[in-house]
Amino acid sequence: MLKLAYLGPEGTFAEEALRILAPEAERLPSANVGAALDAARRGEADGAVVPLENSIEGGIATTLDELARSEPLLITAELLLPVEFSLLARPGKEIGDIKRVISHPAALTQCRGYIARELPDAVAVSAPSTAGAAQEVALPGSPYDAAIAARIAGEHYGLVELAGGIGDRSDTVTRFVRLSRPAPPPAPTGSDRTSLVAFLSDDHPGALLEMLTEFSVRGVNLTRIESRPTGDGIGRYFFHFDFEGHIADARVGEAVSGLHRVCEGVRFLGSYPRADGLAPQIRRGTADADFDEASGWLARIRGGQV
Ligand SMILES: O=C(O)C(=O)Cc1ccccc1
Repeated sequence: MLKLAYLGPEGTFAEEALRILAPEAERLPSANVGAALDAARRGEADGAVVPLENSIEGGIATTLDELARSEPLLITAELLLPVEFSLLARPGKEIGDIKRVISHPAALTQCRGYIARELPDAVAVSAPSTAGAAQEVALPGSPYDAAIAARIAGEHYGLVELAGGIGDRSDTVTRFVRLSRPAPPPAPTGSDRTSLVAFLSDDHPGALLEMLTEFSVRGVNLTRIESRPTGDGIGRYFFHFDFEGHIADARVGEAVSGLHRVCEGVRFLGSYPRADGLAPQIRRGTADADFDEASGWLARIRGGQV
């Protein structure tokens, strides 16, 4: 039976994402994003489901850095999950009692306005996951008074909901990805996204523009670009790119090989169906047929047919 690791414990948004992405899979909860990915790498699970970015805070740094630096894994699917946060405490507590609140950093950021307004004196502490925070608060003698997590996590760990819908925006969406060990990507669907990480060869004027040009001249539309520090000092960065299309598409393949030529290194992170089902607008001269026709023409002129 297919087994997938996820950011646990039970009751995380990652679990909700996994249940939608692979309802039939056996679920292996992991203590944090790194542990879920390691379970997939080591073969304890067939893959993993982890959050990649959300619509307020942007990229989930641990996921982005793990995918860029640790043993390679491939993204095979994505899911956009609307998330809603609740303030959860042990029975008997009231909002006025909350002095220490705990949650995943992405949840704390997305509830920043609520915390500032309703819990101005509370200290906010990070946990590896929202449900992990709820589990911690439920422990007798826990130093934390409340957790921010999904309502269902509160039900699971015997907490009461002091407030619901406490996110600063009601339309927050988190993008989750399913990963597997390296393998050929899923077949193109016509509505696909490709992800990769590119490392600069050296720091020089226009280095980022050189990378962007590889996409631009082939009509490849970017959907996300994010810089992350390499860890080698202030001012040293690598870049995450998401873009429309599949590695099997000529324009995408050409852009990715172009990047490989101008960068120190490129790590392919996968081509997979887009959750929103949108199809790319193919610009004039960048369809597969155009690339085929052009390489046929080049072969002919090289063969002397001018
Ligand atoms: O901690 C969780 O439940 C997660 O799945 C990570 C997360 C945290 C906050 C918003 C979306 C996802």
